[in-house]
Amino acid sequence: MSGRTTGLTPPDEARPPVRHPDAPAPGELLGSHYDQCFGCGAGQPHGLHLEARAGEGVSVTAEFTVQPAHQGAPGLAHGGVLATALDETLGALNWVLRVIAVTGRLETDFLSPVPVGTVLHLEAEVTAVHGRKIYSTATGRIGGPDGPVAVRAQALFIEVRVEHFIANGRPDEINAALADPDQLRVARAFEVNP
Ligand SMILES: CCCCCCCCCCCCCCCC(=O)SCCNC(=O)CCNC(=O)[C@H](O)C(C)(C)COP(=O)(O)OP(=O)(O)OC[C@H]1O[C@@H](n2cnc3c(N)ncnc32)[C@H](O)[C@@H]1OP(=O)(O)O
Repeated sequence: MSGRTTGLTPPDEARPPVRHPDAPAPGELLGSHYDQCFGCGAGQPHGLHLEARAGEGVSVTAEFTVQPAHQGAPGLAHGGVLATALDETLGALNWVLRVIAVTGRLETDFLSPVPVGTVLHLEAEVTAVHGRKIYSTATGRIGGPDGPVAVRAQALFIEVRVEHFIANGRPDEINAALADPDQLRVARAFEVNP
């Protein structure tokens, strides 16, 4: 690792993000990057089941409904769950850039409580790219897509290769993923050659 900084401000040499020419069209449902993902996996019974769509430029939108299982205080969403929803939405930007990137740093502001049953309307966009570093922001609104911002985040994602998962993931799940044609299709959508 060279000269790590905890800053979320892009350096002067950073460039604007570029939407990949083969990115899904604005409005298109992105689907899940992994069926068992806690954020977006349809096969994950304990998960958030967040659904994201491509936006204009290098952006995405998503919706997540707070369930009783997501409580921290009585009737209110747990802050960690809301941070997960922001993280997952930011991760969905991978589809628009067509890279695989993981969260390096995530800074979250909680502006107002989010009751159970609320639909959280999320938006995320990449603001700058510098080498493997992807700078991004996200908001979560309540009461509708134009409602007040309840949570927001700034993030730094770091581009990785598929070897990152193969080297670090538990072998059972990695081998199952490598044997799954749907999972390989997703990896190809990120322009990865596993
Ligand atoms: C077979 C299966 C197929 C599967 C195909 C599909 C999979 C599709 C998965 C998508 C998933 C998304 C899901 C949601 C988002 C998560 O939840 S991702 C999960 C949570 N995140 C993690 O687990 C990441 C854990 N951390 C790491 O593995 C390593 O620290 C990283 C992030 C890969 C970086 O390590 P590294 O590659 O050795 O890079 P390193 O040289 O340390 O850093 C590179 C640069 O970033 C900077 N940097 C790194 N970390 C930080 C930091 N925390 N703060 C500030 N700067 C930092 C460094 O300073 C350096 O800057 P420069 O010197 O280049 O200016």
